[in-house]
Amino acid sequence: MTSPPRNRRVSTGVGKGAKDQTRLRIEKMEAEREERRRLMQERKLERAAEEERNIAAGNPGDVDFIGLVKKWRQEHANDALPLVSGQSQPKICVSVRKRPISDKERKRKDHDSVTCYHPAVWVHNAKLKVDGITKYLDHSSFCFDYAFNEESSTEDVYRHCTLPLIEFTCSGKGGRATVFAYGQTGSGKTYTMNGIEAMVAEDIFHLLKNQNGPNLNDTMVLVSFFEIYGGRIQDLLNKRERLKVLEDGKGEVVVTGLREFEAGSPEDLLEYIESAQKKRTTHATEANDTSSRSHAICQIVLRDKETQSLKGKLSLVDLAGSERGSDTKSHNRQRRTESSEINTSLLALKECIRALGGSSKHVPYRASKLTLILKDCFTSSLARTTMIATVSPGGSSADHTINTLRYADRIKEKKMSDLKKQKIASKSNKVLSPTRPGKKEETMDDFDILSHSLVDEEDEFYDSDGNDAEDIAQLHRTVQSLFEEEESLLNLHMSIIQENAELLTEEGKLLQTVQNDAVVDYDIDAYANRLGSILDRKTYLIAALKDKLSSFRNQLKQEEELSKKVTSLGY
Ligand SMILES: Nc1ncnc2c1ncn2[C@@H]1O[C@H](COP(=O)(O)OP(=O)(O)OP(=O)(O)O)[C@@H](O)[C@H]1O
Repeated sequence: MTSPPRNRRVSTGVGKGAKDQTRLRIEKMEAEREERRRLMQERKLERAAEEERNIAAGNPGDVDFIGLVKKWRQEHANDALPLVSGQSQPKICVSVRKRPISDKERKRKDHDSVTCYHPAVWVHNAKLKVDGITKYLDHSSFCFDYAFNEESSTEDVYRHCTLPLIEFTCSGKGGRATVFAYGQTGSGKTYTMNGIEAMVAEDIFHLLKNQNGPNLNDTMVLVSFFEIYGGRIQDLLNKRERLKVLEDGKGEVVVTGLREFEAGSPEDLLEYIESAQKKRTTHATEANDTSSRSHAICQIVLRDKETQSLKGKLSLVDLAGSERGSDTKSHNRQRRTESSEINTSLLALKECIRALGGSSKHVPYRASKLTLILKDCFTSSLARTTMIATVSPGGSSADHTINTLRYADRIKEKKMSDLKKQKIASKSNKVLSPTRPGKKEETMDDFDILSHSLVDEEDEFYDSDGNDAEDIAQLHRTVQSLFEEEESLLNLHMSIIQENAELLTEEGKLLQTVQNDAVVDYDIDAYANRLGSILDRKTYLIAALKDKLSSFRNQLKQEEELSKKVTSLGY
């Protein structure tokens, strides 16, 4: 047997098979790649077609997020409960109204990220996974007395949340009812409140005409309208006259100088309201071209025609936008202090309403002018409150929307019934009442509200940690005292100008006593003494004004430094 030459390659069956298999594998991979390409192309075309459909339907936002929200809504469509009217009105009613997506949001390609399935409100926050490509939604939900979606009318909101308060006010028992509209700027507070005011005007007169209790023969309808802007109270029905709020020895709070007008008909009442609204202080913010930066308070008081005694009082409060100072287009001091004042009063308001509900014993109504003025609405045993929190649907507002819902949620801490909770939680991937990142999860049941200082509240409001919150709280305190100092500086300046004018007149007369042609004999000592005392008084007045000015400047400096510090923290 001869052995094969060493360099001759022997073809074995195994080698040929491996080559075939490799070729097959390559062919399979190519086919798979081809299929993937085809599917990707198909998906791309589908996506483009879906985007076109979305645009045609007025939703030009991110097609993937829109799709995820749509899918979520289909899966949860049965969660919504019908709105039932005629329910017994709770002492505090907290509801949420979502407005339709606006043209401005459409132009920005913002997508609808809020779902109101009464009584729950869901925010679907658009997120990217760590790979930076995969999109997903972070769902948060809250439960309220009522959740109104973009299709709900202002009349729906009014019928469920305000009409019971009008009936309560008109019952003649001296009830105090307050309706607040709260929310991010541009979310629909004024839109909702304007509509409500028109219906209130109609219904008050309708009730007083037709009911058995107090009626138009024995009851006067009086209206006043003022705003609180940057710590100042201004009468919108009396040439923006500056007003003062005082608490007398008996604890009665009076807005001195506020004009009240008697309205004889719904049209009359609305005319007063509309003329006041035109005079509100507004500024442009990123979110709204004419953002209301003041709290507007319309008070309708029913009084006995003979005794003038109070039969009922309704306050309709359109709160200033709750967005942070950083959202304002301008960062000057006035805008900054404005925002700070707004935030302080909103924090105090939340605590005061909670106290009304019995969940908090601390009623910090003196913490802001807004809450001081509304003191009887929080402390009277005959008080009812409705809070309408308005939210924007846009995904870019999701964080603000969560803040608004969290604020409204904390007012009442309403819990979903176990049934509803189960129904929603079983289909969701998020806990109710979300907690802040980095904070231990709080269960509202054991949350000790009494330990909550305003600083804790500010901490939550700003979603920040303790030290930052202390800085923010310090800034708010400085801004508050800045308002007081400003008021007091202006008052002093005014009174000094007046006294100087009187002194000037006296000086003129004094000079005449020695200079007049008719005077031949005069007492130069008396002249010199009197002139001396006038000059002393003038020196004293100038020194007092300079002192006041220097203290005010120090406050301005302090505010500026604190504001820089807080801004550097990213607020
Ligand atoms: N439910 C709604 N339906 C239709 N349009 C709405 C609705 N709510 C608000 N809008 C519109 O959205 C815009 C902003 O609303 P609005 O001025 O009421 O906001 P706001 O919360 O009062 O803002 P700000 O605090 O800045 O005053 C307005 O053009 C208003 O007409």
